[in-house]
Parts: sequence; structure tokens; C-alpha cells
Amino acid sequence: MKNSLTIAFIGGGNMAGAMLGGLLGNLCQPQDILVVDPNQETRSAWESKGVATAAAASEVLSQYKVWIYAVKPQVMQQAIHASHRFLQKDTLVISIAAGLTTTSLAGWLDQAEPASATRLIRCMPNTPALIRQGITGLYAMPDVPSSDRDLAQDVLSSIGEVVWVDNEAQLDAVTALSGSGPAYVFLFIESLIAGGISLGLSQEQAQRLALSTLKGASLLAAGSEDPPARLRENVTSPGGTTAAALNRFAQAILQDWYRRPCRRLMTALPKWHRSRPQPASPLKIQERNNMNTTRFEKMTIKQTLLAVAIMGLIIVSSNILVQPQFHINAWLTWGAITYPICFLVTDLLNRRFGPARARRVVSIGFIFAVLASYAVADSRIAIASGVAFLTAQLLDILVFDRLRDKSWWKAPFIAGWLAAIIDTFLFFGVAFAGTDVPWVTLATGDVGIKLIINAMLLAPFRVLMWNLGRPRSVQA
Ligand SMILES: NC(=O)C1=CN([C@@H]2O[C@H](COP(=O)(O)OP(=O)(O)OC[C@H]3O[C@@H](n4cnc5c(N)ncnc54)[C@H](O)[C@@H]3O)[C@@H](O)[C@H]2O)C=CC1
Ligand SMILES: O=C(O)[C@@H]1CCC=N1
Repeated sequence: MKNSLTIAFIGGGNMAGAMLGGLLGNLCQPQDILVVDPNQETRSAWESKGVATAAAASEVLSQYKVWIYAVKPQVMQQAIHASHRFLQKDTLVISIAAGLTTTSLAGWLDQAEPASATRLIRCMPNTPALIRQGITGLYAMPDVPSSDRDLAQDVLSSIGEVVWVDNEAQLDAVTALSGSGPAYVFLFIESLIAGGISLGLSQEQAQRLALSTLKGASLLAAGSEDPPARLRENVTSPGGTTAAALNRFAQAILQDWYRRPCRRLMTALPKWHRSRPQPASPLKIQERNNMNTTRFEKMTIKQTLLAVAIMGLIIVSSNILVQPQFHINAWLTWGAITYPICFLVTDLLNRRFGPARARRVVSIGFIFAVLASYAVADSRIAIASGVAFLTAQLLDILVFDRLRDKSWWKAPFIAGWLAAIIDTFLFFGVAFAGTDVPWVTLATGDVGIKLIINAMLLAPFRVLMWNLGRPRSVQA
């Protein structure tokens, strides 16, 4: 480990550039910095400043005390997956990504190194960091040691002011206000310059007047005991030109242009990560293009055969145990108790090997479901069993995949319940609708018990997700 403060930026784009502009020659020297960025041009720009670069995460990252994740939110999960195995116990992780919560980030980091995930700080800087005039909102998870908070504060103070927030949601407000704020101000400057030019000033005159006005007004507001509203009134003579301009200007610009986007941004931010397909999409695209992903373990033929055998055994047993001699009472069969275990198997396969391979095992299981039902019952029941099995399993795989990055229990629980309901009513409906069998009563009893068993299967899922259900690439 180097002696001076060493910082690795994962993502060396605009914001990393602004932060490094403030840090270099101040808190750090170029030799203390590493920039990991797949973009060749970006790396060359950093190398020309004497900063070490890498195209991808590697062992060298472990020498850096502070890691700043400065990638776009949509590639964050991928960037963490590629780098987290090099985390050390004392690495301080800082994320500057907008809208990604510490819960998501810690979840992604935790998969490799639980101890490091607690040293996680989220922050929201802004581009004036480049000239050490930035302001950064900071939020630390409750168990982050004070030494790490101090270190984060030192790093970010070197590029401007810092504001700690106690409540993570406030960081979204910081993003809307000061994170994005420079863009609002630059647009305002552009508008002032364009307005000045349209009134007969030269570009240079208009620019000087606009910039100096903004600088002077900002300094006055920062140094004055009067609130900005009072300072505005001081400029505005009743019935004068300023009042006339402000009437249109304040409404048209400050309200429509600033407040609404700001509010919209604030309400949009928490949903941002959820609503956009990007966080999972690089991995999903990879999965579609290449089943041998780094996120999911490749499934060997032996593993496939074993999974199919286990799935087949549960399906065949359940088909036998659903027969009249195994009815526990008028509305419950032993088959209803064993069958949900199929979904536990699918979920573990999905978690470890990914949805494509889980679907492959389920497709072979489907053949078992039809054959097994056909052997013990008539063709209508066999069709019902096959249709219900396939539909419910594919739904389970889809929903599980969508929820896999949420809290550990959400994917198996929600996917399992939806699948159990669809499975039961499809099976009983297709098999018995229009016959004398009291299928609605049977289905209701059946679904009730399946839902309870599904909830109980969360315990084995929780135990097995760390070994049987854990991708080997994540174990590394
Ligand atoms: N630009 C701004 O004013 C602010 C940005 N932020 C946050 O900073 C983050 C970065 O934003 P910008 O710098 O504007 O984006 P950017 O696009 O300029 O930079 C992102 C960099 O990440 C690199 N990258 C992509 N995939 C990568 C991977 N897997 N591993 C390592 N590097 C990878 C890209 O090549 C690019 O150079 C975002 O999460 C944003 O929310 C926060 C505050 C202000
Ligand atoms: O536009 C963005 O997403 C980032 C967040 C704050 C400033 N830029």
C-alpha cells in the first residue's frame, strides 16, 4: 500500500475530470491516482497528465485506499461486479452516481466483500469542482466509521464545500439543486448573452456583462445578511424596467424552467434506477448474446442433468401424490406440498446460472410434467399439468430475473406467489372446468397451501443462495 492518499476513479469521464482537476496538486499528485476507464481516448487524456490508467479493473486497484465510482448509473452494477473482488477491508468506497441508493450499491458490493460494503459513502458533487468551487452533498450509511467520514470529507473538501445530509432521500434534492444546478446556471448565462446580443451588444460585451453580473450577484447573495428575495427587491424599482422584465422573466423562466424541472427531477430520481432498463441491461444484452456471462456461472452438462433429474423427481412425485389416495382432506393433497419445491429449484438455478439456463431446465421438466401426468392420469389432466407448469415456471423465471437485485427475499417470494396462483388456477381450470369435480374448492385449498409453502421455502432459499444458488464468478 502506498503511503500518501491514493484514489482510484472507476469511470474517468466528465465528473471524474472535474474532481481530479480540483484534487490534483492539492490533496493528491498524479502518481497517487488511478483511472479505470474502458475508453481509450479518456485514458490517453489522463495519461498525458501523468495519471496511471487501466482499461479494466485489476489487482492494482487493491493498492488504492479510496475508490470513487464515477460511472453512469446504468453501468454501475456492471462496474461494481467487475471490480469488487479487489476491495480491501479498509477501502473507502464513494459513489457519485445520481439516484442509486446505498442499499442497491451495498447489495452489489456485499456479494464480494461484506466488510467493505459498510465503508460506503454516497455523494453528489458538481462540476465547479474543477476549479475547487464545487459543492458536494454527502451521505454515509449509519455504520460507516467516523474516520471514513473524515476521509471522505477531506477528499471532497479539497474540491469545494461539503454538506452532509442525514437522510439519503435528501441527496436526491441535492442532485436536483446543486448536482444539476450548474447546467441551469449555464443555460441562464447563455440566455442572458443571447438577450444582450439581440439588444445590440457584441458577443464579448454581452458575455462579460452576463458573467460579471452572475458573479457579483452570487457573491453579494453569499455575503449579505439579507435573503435573496430582499436583494431582488432592492434592484426592482416599482413600475420600473426591472419589474417589467421580472414579471415575464420570473414567471416564464424561474417558475416554468427552474422549479418544475427541479421538482420533476426530485420526484423522478428515486424511481430512476427502477424505471430505466439500463442497470440490468448491459448484463441482459450480454446474456442474450452470450450465455457464458461473467455474472452467471456456465452450466455444465452434468449440472444440467442433475437439475433435470431433481426437477423430474419432484414433478413425478407430485403427480403421484396428487392422486385421490394421497388426499389429506377434501381440499388438500400431498402433491400440493411437494410441488412448490420445483420453484425453489428454478429460483436457485436462475440465481446461479441465469434465466436462460433456468428456462432450459424447465423446458425439459415440462416434458416430464406431461409424461408423468399422462402416466397417472388422463390426457386432459396431462395437458393441464404441462400448460400450468410451463406458464408458471416461465413467469417465475421472468419475475425472479426482474427482481433479482432487490432485497434477497423479494424475487423468490413475489415470483413464487404469482407463479403459484397462475399454476393452480390454470391446472384446475384446464383439467376440471365443466366436470363434477369441485375444482374451485380444490384449487383454493391448493393455492392456499402453496402460498404458505412458498413463504416457508424462503428459509431454504436463503440458506442455499450462498452456496448452491451462488454464481461462481461472484464467489471469486
Ligand atoms: N456530470 C455531472 O455534472 C455530474 C455527474 N454525476 C454522476 O457522475 C457519474 C458520471 O457522470 P459523468 O462523468 O457525467 O459521465 P461520463 O459519461 O462523462 O463518464 C463516465 C465514464 O465512465 C466510463 N465507463 C463506462 N463504463 C465503465 C466501466 N464499466 N468501468 C469503468 N468506467 C466505465 C466511460 O467510458 C466514461 O468515461 C454519473 O453517475 C452521474 O450521475 C454526479 C454529479 C454531477
Ligand atoms: O445529469 C445527471 O444525471 C448528473 C447528475 C447531476 C448532474 N449530472
